[in-house]
Amino acid sequence: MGKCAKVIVCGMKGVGKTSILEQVIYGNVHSSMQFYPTIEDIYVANIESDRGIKEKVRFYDTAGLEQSQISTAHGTTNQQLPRHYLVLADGYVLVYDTDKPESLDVLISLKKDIDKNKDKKEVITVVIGNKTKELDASEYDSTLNKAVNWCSRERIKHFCASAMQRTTLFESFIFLTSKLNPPPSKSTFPQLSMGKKVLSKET
Ligand SMILES: Nc1nc2c(ncn2[C@@H]2O[C@H](COP(=O)(O)OP(=O)(O)OP(=O)(O)O)[C@@H](O)[C@H]2O)c(=O)[nH]1
Repeated sequence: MGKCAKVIVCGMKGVGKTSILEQVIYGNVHSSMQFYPTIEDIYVANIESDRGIKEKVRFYDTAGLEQSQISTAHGTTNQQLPRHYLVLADGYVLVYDTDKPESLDVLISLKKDIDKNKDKKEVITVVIGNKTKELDASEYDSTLNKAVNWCSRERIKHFCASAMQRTTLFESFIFLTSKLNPPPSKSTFPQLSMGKKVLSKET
């Protein structure tokens, strides 16, 4: 059986996590649809990587986080995912709403918590800014700019998409799938020869 990478989809409440997953996997979401708040759902998708190989990915759609301000000793905010996700995650899709600056703040503290707890395991993270409203560039610019700058400092890839437009989601999910399934590295051992070795007899 092939490897199935596990990806946690998380972010603030109501930013469009379920809509994004339903849209990218089934393509059945439109703006008049209402989703109930998620407790937890699991989706298994076959996604073609940029090498043209279909890879299986298991997505965990998580309950949206409240925008809570928990003060720590260092005066920072602290967003916490249920701990079992941190153990099983091979990757994360962090979602914010470009129209809600506070949803980006939630991601910033969430990422700190993920980094603190990921141990030495390498995880692949992407950020999706969900454009829930068609705004003037200037209206969502500051949140979007802040997100892009934060992502470049954190060395994570930022994508701007809309849960209502399926094709805008493909790039992020193909990128994630490709990173989760890198090409096998070349062996450092010398190639084993299949030919017969002819030993010359010592005379
Ligand atoms: N117009 C528009 N509405 C959206 C978009 N994305 C999500 N919505 C709506 O926003 C509401 C919440 O979306 P969900 O996908 O349930 O958000 P969620 O992050 O999974 O929510 P929780 O599970 O409560 O955390 C739904 O009514 C969606 O139809 C979008 O890009 N455009």
